[in-house]
Amino acid sequence: MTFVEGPVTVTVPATSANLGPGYDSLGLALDLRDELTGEVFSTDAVAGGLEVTVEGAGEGTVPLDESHLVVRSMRAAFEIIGKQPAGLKLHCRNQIPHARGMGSSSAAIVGGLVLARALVAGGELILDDETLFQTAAEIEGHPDNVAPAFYGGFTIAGEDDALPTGSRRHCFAVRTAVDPRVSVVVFVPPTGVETKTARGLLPKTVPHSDAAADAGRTALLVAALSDAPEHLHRATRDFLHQEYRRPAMPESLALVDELRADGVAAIVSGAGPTVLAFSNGVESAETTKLAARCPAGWSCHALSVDMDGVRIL
Ligand SMILES: Nc1ncnc2c1ncn2[C@@H]1O[C@H](COP(=O)(O)OP(=O)(O)O)[C@@H](O)[C@H]1O
Ligand SMILES: N[C@@H](CCOP(=O)(O)O)C(=O)O
Repeated sequence: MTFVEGPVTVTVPATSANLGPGYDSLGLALDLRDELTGEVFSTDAVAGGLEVTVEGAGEGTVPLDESHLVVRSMRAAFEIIGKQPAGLKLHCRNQIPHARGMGSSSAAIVGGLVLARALVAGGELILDDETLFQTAAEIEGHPDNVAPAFYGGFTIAGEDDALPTGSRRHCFAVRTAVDPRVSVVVFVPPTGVETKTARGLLPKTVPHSDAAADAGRTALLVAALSDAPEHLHRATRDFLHQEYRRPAMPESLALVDELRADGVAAIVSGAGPTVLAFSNGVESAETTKLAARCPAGWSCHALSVDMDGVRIL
């Protein structure tokens, strides 16, 4: 196997998981992207073998060594392909805010895997799309963000039933239709909550009645997003995670409550604390009205659905 010469750049979208009732299952790619540029060297041209630079989100906070999430993901891809480069340079231009529930970690993982694969001549013959998706889900721990980050659009993902002892867990992802009228407004609070912390707030079991109600809304949400957005408010009612997470993000849940009381299909994006409200076009009057409800100190973005997923530039 041989590495390609010169830098390669990939761009990978933000994602919003759960979308209300679709906990650990539904995900939507959003038109806000990180850009990763990598270059490999077969000699000791890079001091210490690794040079990482970051601008934008995570600048000054993420580590710049082997523990950097993009680097870890690139190493995993090189491992599968069969060879680590002697030297690696990585530059990240990040727009996706970290620990806000907009899939920054999945973007880092999917972007890193795809970048490493693109840095190897014929890399996709060894690390095919299916293996890459499984590897991404394995690193992230749940497949609902990595699926839309990789495939784009609206995805339904999950984990197959346990395989015989010794087998690795196996995830699935299906991309499904999303109505072109659908856009979103995200309200991003100034401080984050790590996904790990927000997952730690969930109970081991939930009442059967909640599970049944949630299943109905999830099914309705797939239909609403595909071609019946008039049902989005009813379809985004969650019974499995948002309320349990309220103590870690009370302002976010208060905003969700206010928006929903006014008929807006609002949810906690991913594990929070960003709030996502569905709208009908980034330039629409509805979007302008929603953006005006951004709390002081928060940032607000009107975003369309990204249909491309990760791309090599
Ligand atoms: N582009 C990135 N580069 C390096 N590390 C990242 C990147 N994106 C995310 N991370 C790591 O993942 C953490 C956030 O992941 P997580 O808690 O899952 O939140 P979310 O994915 O919702 O933004 C960050 O604090 C950082 O440690
Ligand atoms: N299903 C996960 C989604 C986490 O998304 P993130 O963008 O917050 O990492 C969960 O709800 O924990």
